[in-house]
Amino acid sequence: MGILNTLFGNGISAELQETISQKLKACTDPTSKQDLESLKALSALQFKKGVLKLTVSLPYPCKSLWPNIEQNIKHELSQIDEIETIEIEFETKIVSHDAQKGVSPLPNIKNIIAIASGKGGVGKSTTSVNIALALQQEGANVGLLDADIYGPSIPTMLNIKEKPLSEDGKSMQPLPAYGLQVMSIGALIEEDSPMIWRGPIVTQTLTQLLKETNWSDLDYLVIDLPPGTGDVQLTLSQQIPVTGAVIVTTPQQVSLIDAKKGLKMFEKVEIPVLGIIENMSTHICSNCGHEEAIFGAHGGEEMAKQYKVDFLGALPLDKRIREEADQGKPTVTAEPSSEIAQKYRHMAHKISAQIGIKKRNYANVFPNIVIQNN
Ligand SMILES: Nc1ncnc2c1ncn2[C@@H]1O[C@H](COP(=O)(O)OP(=O)(O)OP(=O)(O)O)[C@@H](O)[C@H]1O
Repeated sequence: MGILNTLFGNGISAELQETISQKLKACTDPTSKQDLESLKALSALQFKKGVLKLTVSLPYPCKSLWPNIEQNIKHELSQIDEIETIEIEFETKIVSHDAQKGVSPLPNIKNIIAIASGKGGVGKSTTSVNIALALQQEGANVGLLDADIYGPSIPTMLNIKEKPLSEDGKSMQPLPAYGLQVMSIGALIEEDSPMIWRGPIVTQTLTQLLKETNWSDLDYLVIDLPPGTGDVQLTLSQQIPVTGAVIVTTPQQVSLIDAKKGLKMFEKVEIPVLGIIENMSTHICSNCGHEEAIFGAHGGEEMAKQYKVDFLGALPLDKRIREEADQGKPTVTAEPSSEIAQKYRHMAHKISAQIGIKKRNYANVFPNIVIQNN
């Protein structure tokens, strides 16, 4: 009967346990498609005088999916005669998962998601910001690091005007924006000053930004990487404990060629690619509503198939995405119930659910054991 067996209190017959267990097998998580028992998402189960109490702890943030899951569980369990009332509580339980071999996890950051693109200007920063906001809205504690050192645009997109404070002169407080903890090289320099840096300095600065920011108990840190697949990205990928990478591309060939190089780079450094996002997939005319694939159709989707990674979804080329990012209030926050925000949330679910079912990392759970020979 599996894990359910250990969750039941006393006074419940073996047959009823078996019936409940069978019914719960039909209740799946809509993102990972795994049943809740296999997902180890059932953390408390009690049955007393016709009342069944159940706690569902999901390993990824998905508050907007809870009503559907609840309805599904109630539908299944209400078919059992002995059960008169069903009480369900939900919680989000995000733990740290394995990063690439040989790189230790950072304190206060459970999981790092790197967002990369081969080419510049494909919408990587816009996607990073909206995905980070979607993860946060869905119940996670999220940080965002703008590592796009040559064109830091995240302070503009999140309307961050102030500079980070340092209480001890050594480390910096992250900047708050719509519930996110944010750090960006853009918050440290003047908006119009050019960044003419060489590789080693860039890498050093980024590692510093990451390690000297006082992140507070992050479930996810989303890193908006600089575009390209050069030495900088490679070094970063080897020094920072990345749980998984997401590749943003537009559907046209010139962008896809570089996106493929990015994917290969992550494979080389053993960072799992969580999937591909196709941005500016089609253009919908704001006058007549006509949809046109100006950059070609399904390029990202086909690339995902070719490399056997998840296709996380497609976003249209839509004026609102640009306008809202420029105004410092990205779409997920500006229009949370819009179809576009829903697409970003769906991508955030897919990314975080994949992380949620990965192998757990126990490095920050167990204390260091030191054997002293006195
Ligand atoms: N789906 C979209 N629809 C409309 N505009 C978009 C979309 N995605 C991004 N943009 C706009 O395209 C421009 C470039 O986007 P963004 O800065 O996110 O790209 P990037 O890949 O991070 O660029 P860089 O390589 O310079 O860092 C921005 O003005 C942004 O608002």
